[in-house]
Amino acid sequence: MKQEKMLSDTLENKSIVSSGRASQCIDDDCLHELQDTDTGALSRIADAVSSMLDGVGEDPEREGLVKTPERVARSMRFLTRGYRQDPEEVLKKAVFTEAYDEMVLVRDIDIFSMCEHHLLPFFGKAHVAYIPDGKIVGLSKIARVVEVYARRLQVQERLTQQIRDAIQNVLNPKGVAVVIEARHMCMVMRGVEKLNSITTTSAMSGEFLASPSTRSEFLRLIRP
Ligand SMILES: Nc1nc2c(ncn2[C@@H]2O[C@H](COP(=O)(O)OP(=O)(O)OP(=O)(O)O)[C@@H](O)[C@H]2O)c(=O)[nH]1
Ligand SMILES: [Zn+2]
Repeated sequence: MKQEKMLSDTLENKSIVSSGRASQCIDDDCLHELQDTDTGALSRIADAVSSMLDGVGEDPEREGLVKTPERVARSMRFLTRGYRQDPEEVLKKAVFTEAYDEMVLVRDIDIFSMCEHHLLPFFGKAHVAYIPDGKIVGLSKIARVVEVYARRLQVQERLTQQIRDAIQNVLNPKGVAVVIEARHMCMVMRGVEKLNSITTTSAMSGEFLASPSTRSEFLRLIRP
């Protein structure tokens, strides 16, 4: 298959050293995308992109577009790399026993995701809080778990709940609260074309549901 041949040529030209699933590339700026060695998946996406270029009335063979299917394939696999990561495993890497039992809040976590309806980006901020019950988690792991779920095809509501559920399952804390504020490009650059609309979703558990004062404290802390 043509795209498959192009992909394997690229892998050779970029000095990829393959060792099992992971590979190393000498070019730092392309490291993330080129670490993906699933040439079958890459070539299926690339073939679809060629058809898409044809479908929009372009010539997939013209100079500027010749490598586009391969670039889009790598980009798309990068933007959906969360399917190949286990969020609960990510969290479990840094769980510590600690008596702290007040709210822990990581706010303003940047998110970039893609809506499953139009494959267009939505992006914004996530705010994640929990109240420990004997166990805390490394702070970066909260941002990482957000990242794992965001890097899939999503609806904002599910993304919000999945983050809550992963933290709840792994830490079993007294409560978890997640708020996401995002702009959906499918509502901005097409469709209803509302440039300034922002969607807010929330998912809570435990004390954040049971105690209005805990919920208010959280909402006050995430106010801009
Ligand atoms: N609930 C929810 N809807 C979303 C999200 N992302 C995109 N959508 C919506 O998904 C819906 C799909 O509606 P359809 O009528 O099937 O698609 P469409 O004809 O492209 O709709 P328009 O965007 O209104 O032009 C649209 O209303 C989008 O705004 C999301 O994260 N959550
Ligand atoms: Zn959409």
